[in-house]
Amino acid sequence: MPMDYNDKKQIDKNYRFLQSLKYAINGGKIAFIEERNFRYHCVLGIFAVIVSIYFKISLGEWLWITFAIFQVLMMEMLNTIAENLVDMYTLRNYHPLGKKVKDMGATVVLLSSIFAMVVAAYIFIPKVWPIIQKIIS
Ligand SMILES: Nc1ncnc2c1ncn2[C@@H]1O[C@H](COP(=O)(O)OP(=O)(O)OP(=O)(O)O)[C@@H](O)[C@H]1O
Repeated sequence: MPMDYNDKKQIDKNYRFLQSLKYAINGGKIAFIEERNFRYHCVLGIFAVIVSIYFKISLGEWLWITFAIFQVLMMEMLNTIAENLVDMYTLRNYHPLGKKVKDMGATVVLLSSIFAMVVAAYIFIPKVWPIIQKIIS
């Protein structure tokens, strides 16, 4: 299992903020290294930020785009957590509930991606459409 087991094997509470932050960053690193979809969504998020800067979107539009990007990453992370819990519990053997959990986790990511695409369409189609019209006329 590709995972960092070099860390000291702590199972008690984190009492310092910096310690909690270190583990939170580590979780993100693991998701980025091990989960292809998480990496895709990071790249798409960066692309959305670049396009937003290019079109000089308004503050309100920035709030929607930021929300759309972060909710996709959070749902992707929750899906990964559910997948890992199923694998840990089933030891990668078939279980009907494991199938339910994994398939529903995938649905959560799909719904959050659709939401992000709708937000992007609302914001960018009116900005891109005049450019396309200019090109074809
Ligand atoms: N332990 C299990 N028991 C039953 N069905 C499983 C189990 N593990 C996986 N499956 C089924 O196989 C599908 C693919 O499993 P997998 O763990 O590769 O999920 P995935 O969503 O493709 O993962 P990733 O997001 O990492 O690509 C699941 O959606 C589920 O239908």
